[in-house]
Amino acid sequence: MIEIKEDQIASLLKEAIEQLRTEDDRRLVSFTKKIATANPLQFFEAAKHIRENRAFWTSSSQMLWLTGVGTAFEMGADESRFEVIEAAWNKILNEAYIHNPYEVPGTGIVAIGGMSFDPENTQTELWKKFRPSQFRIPEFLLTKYDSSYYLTINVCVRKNDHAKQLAEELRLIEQKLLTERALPDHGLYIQDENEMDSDKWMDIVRRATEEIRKQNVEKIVLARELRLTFNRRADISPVLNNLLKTQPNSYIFAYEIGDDCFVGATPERLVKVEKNKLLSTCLAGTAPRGETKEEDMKISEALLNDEKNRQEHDFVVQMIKRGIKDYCTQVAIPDEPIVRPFKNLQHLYTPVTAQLKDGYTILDIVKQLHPTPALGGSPKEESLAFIREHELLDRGWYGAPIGWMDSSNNGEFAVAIRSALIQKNQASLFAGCGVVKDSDPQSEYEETKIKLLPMLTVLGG
Ligand SMILES: C=C(O[C@H]1C=CC=C(C(=O)O)[C@@H]1O)C(=O)O
Repeated sequence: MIEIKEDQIASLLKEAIEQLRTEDDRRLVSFTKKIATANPLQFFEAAKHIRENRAFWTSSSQMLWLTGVGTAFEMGADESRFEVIEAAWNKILNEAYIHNPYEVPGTGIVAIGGMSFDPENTQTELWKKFRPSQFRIPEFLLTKYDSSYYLTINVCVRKNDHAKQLAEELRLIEQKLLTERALPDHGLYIQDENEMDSDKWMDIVRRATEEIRKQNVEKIVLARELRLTFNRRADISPVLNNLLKTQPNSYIFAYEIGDDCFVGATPERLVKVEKNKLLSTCLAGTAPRGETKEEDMKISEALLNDEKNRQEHDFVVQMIKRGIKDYCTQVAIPDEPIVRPFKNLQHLYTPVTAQLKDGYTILDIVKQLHPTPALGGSPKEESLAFIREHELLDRGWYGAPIGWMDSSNNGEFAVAIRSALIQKNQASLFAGCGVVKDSDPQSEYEETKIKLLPMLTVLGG
């Protein structure tokens, strides 16, 4: 393993710059080093006044933490989004200069990003900064994997760049980012709340059950938005800190674009690929937590035996099974779900394991799986058509895949639920629920209320 030394960074940059022919040419140079320690959240906070566009991710097991700062390279797509991103990603990886002596997932060139729930739905002002698909390779990436820390610096060099000067600038920023600092106080309280009239929303649920009874569609997931106004501009790092403290076993994420930041604590993995081993999760079917251990157990047992919830869950299991079968070998799915408790709710849960066949990428699987019936419905096209026509909501990136991928075809995407789009002193929170033929609109409304809680609580609610 060859560690990179400070003076070698300038030579590496120089070598890359000298290869460029025209002033329009650019090339990504990436070097990774192991560092003693760094706090991912403090790194995120330190970046606030240095670079725009921060990103934060921790897996539900907290095995991997990523903090991305700035943008070395951006990939975006409005149409054919999987194909366009895959082509741009391959081009970057083919041309880049990479110095990464570690074979650790989430180090080196890592693209962090996400996409909108439904590119065919009309995009409103609310989500105007978030493209149908967008990924960034951060300029500075802190990776915590298990108990080791790595810093990757990615620079997009141009012909007229001065290698020594660039290396010195990077060194100074690195120093600032790694300086320990206290997180700011939260200090948020809610001044105003706005949401669609509950009766109107329950009417949409009723219409969905009618549509299902007509047998055109089996399950439709309907969501709603809660708009909050705060006493002050919301700082993102204390929100993340509170989510880390209050939402164990969840993916905590943030993706910032200018003044907007999409933040969440989702329990739902879409897919993880590590060294070709694939993991996916079916999570659908919901019940509240009990006040006592006994009550909790009782509710959990009832959930496991509830026909409506089992049906909602099974749509997801069957779809994931179909979605991955041509891309994987050794697919293993238990026959029965288990109940997985989270802070505010419990869900039916079925894990899926498989081996990804050579030649396929994590994006191929995301394309196959999104949206699963946990967020869209079943059948897919019919449920999406209903959502587009009746939901009256721009879901934006809510309910869609969010995650990362590295140059060794490792990566992980979660489904961005239990989330909020924070915009200075305002935020939109989203929550949805699976509607099947016997769904009761009032109970579905209550369920979305509980699903809003994780974000509401950390935002001063
Ligand atoms: C759509 C959401 O949850 C999904 C994930 C788990 C359980 C669900 C349910 O039981 O309805 C939903 O399908 C949400 O939290 O906004």
